[in-house]
Amino acid sequence: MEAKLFFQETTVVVFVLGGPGSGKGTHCPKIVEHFGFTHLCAGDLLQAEIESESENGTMIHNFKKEGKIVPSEITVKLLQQAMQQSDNKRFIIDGFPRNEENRAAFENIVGLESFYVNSKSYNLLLVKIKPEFVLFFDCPEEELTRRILNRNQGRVDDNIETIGKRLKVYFESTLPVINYYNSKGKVQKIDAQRSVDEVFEDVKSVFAKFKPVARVDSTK
Ligand SMILES: Nc1ncnc2c1ncn2[C@@H]1O[C@H](COP(=O)(O)OP(=O)(O)OP(=O)(O)O)[C@@H](O)[C@H]1O
Ligand SMILES: Nc1ccn([C@@H]2O[C@H](COP(=O)(O)O)[C@@H](O)[C@H]2O)c(=O)n1
Repeated sequence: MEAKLFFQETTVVVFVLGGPGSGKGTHCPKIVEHFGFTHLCAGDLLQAEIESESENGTMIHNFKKEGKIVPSEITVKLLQQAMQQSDNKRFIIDGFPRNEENRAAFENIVGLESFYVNSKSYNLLLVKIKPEFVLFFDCPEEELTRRILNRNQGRVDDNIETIGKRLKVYFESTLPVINYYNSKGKVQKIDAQRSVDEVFEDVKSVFAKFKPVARVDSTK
């Protein structure tokens, strides 16, 4: 019976892309709250590797300081582990895929997932995961720079020198990925230059097909 339920549930992945400072990290927690997705932020997973002083930590730190994209095998492995550890089947993957290599590496994953029947664990070979759609926060360069310089969270890459490098990587490597998904009709573009509330109204419309999560009214 449990196995039957498992087969009925399919993994939904939404990629969240946009320039550095476009509002991905601001809006993902709101999507989690309203639509019950699990938020996986590639940048945060990489930062956790730095902080846990894992074998790749120093290398990742150096890539981040230079605004460069970390080799895909590392990032995809972290995402895959996080997905496998989650009970949820709905994921928003924030800040990924940042380049063609990221995209190809993720789309080549053949998910080996576990399920349980009578407390016994079985592995099931899944088909390759394709994103449901790509949520794209579109924001002009001057606004991105202004927001990052005001962010003030002590990030090693939030300085004028690294911002220039990150923007270059964004325009040269990430926009082509967005264009690729656009050519497949998978991009939901949001004008991210407006206020957070206005932007989130549009985000909500894009996610409307996913049943909203019941929310407790704390004022009652
Ligand atoms: N619509 C908005 N209007 C004004 N400020 C915003 C808006 N959205 C986000 N911000 C602010 O801009 C800064 C960057 O936002 P956020 O961290 O969400 O961007 P991001 O896309 O996740 O960036 P990164 O890719 O660098 O992690 C934050 O300080 C955030 O509060
Ligand atoms: N797919 C990714 C995502 C991020 N990085 C590295 O982390 C830095 C910060 O990412 P944010 O999403 O928080 O802006 C980014 O500049 C890269 O160095 C990555 O390599 N691959």
